[in-house]
Amino acid sequence: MQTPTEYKINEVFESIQGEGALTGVPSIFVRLQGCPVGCAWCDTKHTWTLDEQFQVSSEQVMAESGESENWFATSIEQLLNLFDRHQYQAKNIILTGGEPCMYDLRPLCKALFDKGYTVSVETSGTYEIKVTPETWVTVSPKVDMKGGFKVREDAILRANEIKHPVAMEKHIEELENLLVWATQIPAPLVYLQPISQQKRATELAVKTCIAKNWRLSLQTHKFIGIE
Ligand SMILES: C[S@@+](CC[C@H](N)C(=O)[O-])C[C@H]1O[C@@H](n2cnc3c(N)ncnc32)[C@H](O)[C@@H]1O
Ligand SMILES: Nc1nc2[nH]cc(C(=O)O)c2c(=O)[nH]1
Ligand code: SF4
Ligand SMILES: [Mg+2]
Repeated sequence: MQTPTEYKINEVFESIQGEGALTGVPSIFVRLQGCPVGCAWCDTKHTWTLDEQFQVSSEQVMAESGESENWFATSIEQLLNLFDRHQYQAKNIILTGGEPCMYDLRPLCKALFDKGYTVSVETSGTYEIKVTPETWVTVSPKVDMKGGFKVREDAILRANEIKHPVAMEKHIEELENLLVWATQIPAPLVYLQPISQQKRATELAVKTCIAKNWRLSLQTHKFIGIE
């Protein structure tokens, strides 16, 4: 018998999309465990490890508050049951991480669409993006990472939106170089997101968005203190 698809999950919670084009959309967040990319400023470093010593039950993960390296393994059916048990109301699912595209997300996206959800994925674009065609794809491109990780050309071409965290001029130059590839029609939306709400990063993002007619993405959930 074929093993059913299994996903490793750091947390599941219901909130409001705080970033990018879908800001404001009530969503169920599914944060997949594992990321080897290593961004110095990553705000979810607790999701990086896939060490089995941190594997616990879904009940334990759901009972935790705050950031934890603990994760649980789940089938799609168990995940849908968990949504029901928690009586989630949101109609949009955000698959994030960690790096969700370390996983083949197609069976999960399909099951979610069949249940009537819309689906978004947040990815660094460093892995092949295995999602269904209806899925909204946000690529937050990572360039020249230690360990050789970098955004793939096919990820830029699949992106519905590109959301680039910025703090320095070099981040703007990186993005300009990447957008040379972005020949798809319609072109992806382009957002700058200040790193860690820093004042200087925000000023740089505002100035550059105006000059280049790009959009500003603030991590609005952090400003209002929600998850
Ligand atoms: C935590 S990542 C998870 C998904 C995927 N690994 C990625 O990088 O897109 C979700 C989003 O948060 C952004 N992000 C992470 N840390 C940030 C920070 N300190 N300030 C601003 N954005 C950040 C990422 O670039 C990405 O757009
Ligand atoms: N409210 C809220 N919106 C988000 N958009 C992307 C997030 C992420 O961590 O991927 C995130 C998150 O963690 N919380
Ligand atoms: S790719 Fe995403 S999860 Fe991984 S380190 Fe970078 S921001 Fe964090
Ligand atoms: Mg976040």
